[in-house]
Amino acid sequence: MTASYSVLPSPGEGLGCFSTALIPAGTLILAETPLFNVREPRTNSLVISAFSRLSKPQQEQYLTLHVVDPKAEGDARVIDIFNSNAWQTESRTSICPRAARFNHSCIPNASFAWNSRLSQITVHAIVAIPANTQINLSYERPYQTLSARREKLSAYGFVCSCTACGDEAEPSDVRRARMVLLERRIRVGRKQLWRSPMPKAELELVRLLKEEGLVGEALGLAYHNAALGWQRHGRLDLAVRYGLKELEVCTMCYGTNSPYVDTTTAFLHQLKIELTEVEDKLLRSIQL
Ligand SMILES: C[S@@+](CC[C@H](N)C(=O)[O-])C[C@H]1O[C@@H](n2cnc3c(N)ncnc32)[C@H](O)[C@@H]1O
Repeated sequence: MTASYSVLPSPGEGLGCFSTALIPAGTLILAETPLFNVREPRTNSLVISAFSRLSKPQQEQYLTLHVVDPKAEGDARVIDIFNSNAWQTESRTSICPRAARFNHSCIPNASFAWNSRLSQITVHAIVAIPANTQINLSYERPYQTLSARREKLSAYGFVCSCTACGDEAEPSDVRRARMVLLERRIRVGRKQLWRSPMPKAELELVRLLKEEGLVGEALGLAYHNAALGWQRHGRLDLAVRYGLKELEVCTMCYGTNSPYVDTTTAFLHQLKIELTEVEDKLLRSIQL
């Protein structure tokens, strides 16, 4: 894999990752094995003891990472670096020194994932990223209003100035507040076992995510819920259509070798089998 980006200073953000050429959507930008990780729920002593087991050069590499409080020393510095650079990797939290150089945007152009098959983190482009453009990941869940995101991001010691937090803050916040509601409604609705009406909330969420420019993992999950909604409604043709869209987004975010893509492919396969069964039944009833 050739590196398609350089680590350069980014005004007001420390270092950041910038594309050196056009990166098409779905491109694997980085695959990295963690330097170390600790299980969750973690404690400071778990982090300190994992750090102490690293070799001297590895410790030196770790200590070059960004620190929120530059005055922090010794164990406090090790913890500060961990808290501002580590990524959640399923049941553990991992330090990946190269992935730790990506800055945040509430409308990211790349997606971070843990690939358990490779035991590596991956970063994929989720839109076409032009040359000389900063590659951003999202440190936070998308279904949060501006004030909620601001509070969470303050732990990293910065105030985000992406378009969702700046120029477009007002319409964005209206959309995100609605997304919070819809996501909750969908989660409750999924527990219903009976045949349900059209998946209106699921389709509205898909529309809002696209309007907001959130075309990664959250959109994949929204397509999944829309597929489930159409399945419960008895429209398997539409369920298959949304299942296909989910697979497209998942492949772009996680790569073809991800176990998540296997799960999505199996889900789509099941929907197609159900659709074929319904169509066969219909055909037989017409022929009788
Ligand atoms: C994981 S590090 C990212 C790389 C870091 N900029 C560096 O120089 O190594 C996280 C830190 O980067 C900075 N950062 C990340 N995203 C930012 C943003 N959108 N605006 C300002 N600072 C940001 C914050 O200081 C944050 O604590």
